[in-house]
Amino acid sequence: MSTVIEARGLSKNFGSFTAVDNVSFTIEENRIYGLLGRNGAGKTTIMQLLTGQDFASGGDIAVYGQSPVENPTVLSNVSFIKESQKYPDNFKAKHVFAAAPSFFANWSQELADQLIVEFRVPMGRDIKKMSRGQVSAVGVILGLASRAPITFFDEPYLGLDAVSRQLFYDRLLEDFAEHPRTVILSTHLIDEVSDLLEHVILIDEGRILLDSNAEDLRGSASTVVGRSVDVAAFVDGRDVIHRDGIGGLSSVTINGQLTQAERVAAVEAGLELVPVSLQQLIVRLSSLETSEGTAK
Ligand SMILES: Nc1ncnc2c1ncn2[C@@H]1O[C@H](COP(=O)(O)OP(=O)(O)OP(=O)(O)O)[C@@H](O)[C@H]1O
Repeated sequence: MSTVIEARGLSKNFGSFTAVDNVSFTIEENRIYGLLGRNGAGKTTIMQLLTGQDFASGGDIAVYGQSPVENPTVLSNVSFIKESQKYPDNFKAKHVFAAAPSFFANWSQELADQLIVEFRVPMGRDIKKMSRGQVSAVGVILGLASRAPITFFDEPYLGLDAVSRQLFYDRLLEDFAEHPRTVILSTHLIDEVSDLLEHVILIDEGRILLDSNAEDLRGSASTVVGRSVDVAAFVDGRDVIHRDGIGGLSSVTINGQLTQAERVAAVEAGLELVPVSLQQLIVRLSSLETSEGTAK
């Protein structure tokens, strides 16, 4: 597997505020990445730096081994779909799709035509007059039909209803299977995309909190529920990421895989082990960081 993006010591300051703080990571070819994190974590800023739309304050970015800034070779391989996409005044959807082939070398008109019908895009309506979900659908279609070797989706589906979001996930997976490419998806709907993601990068306050294969994360944490004294004995010495309790009962989330013997021991101690979803794990890790940060 080859590396398509490498960021080393990447930083971005806005005045005295540090939005991206010395982050390093790599993006491998033909995988689907989730760039996750709370509001203001720095996800959009990182995407803007990787796509050459903004200058870094420090560090290096290599996309196919080159800086993305004002680099037509790099940019012709990248599509960046964002919620806040601006279109020229008086542009209708049909104008956007007529212009798209000249921007994207791998553009699939066939896929675009299919998606325009499936997402019910009103082609003759001014973009300015379209609903928020319809504008999002235009972006999603551009991103999918571009078949760009590296596609960034920055929360692409604000306003899209559940049916359209599912359509997006389904078509993304189908087209990805036939035309593998690198996809970097930023989203808050972690449960919805959980099965789609192959790798997760979790950002918090401009830093990387987690950079891990999604498969390793699934089942990597468990919540232990039972009598407080038994739970306390079981989790002793483990990496505890969350504690809840009421009366004599506790619910404690621990990070790290459990062996079969440990699972048996838990059951024998009258404890229940509840798997932690990717979304719960992300929430736990992000809030853990906040409470530790506050305590400092
Ligand atoms: N041009 C700017 N000037 C000053 N601060 C900025 C600027 N752009 C972004 N920021 C700040 O940098 C931080 C990171 O913003 P960014 O948009 O990257 O977050 P995000 O992770 O994409 O958040 P969200 O999930 O809410 O979209 C935020 O605190 C934001 O207020």
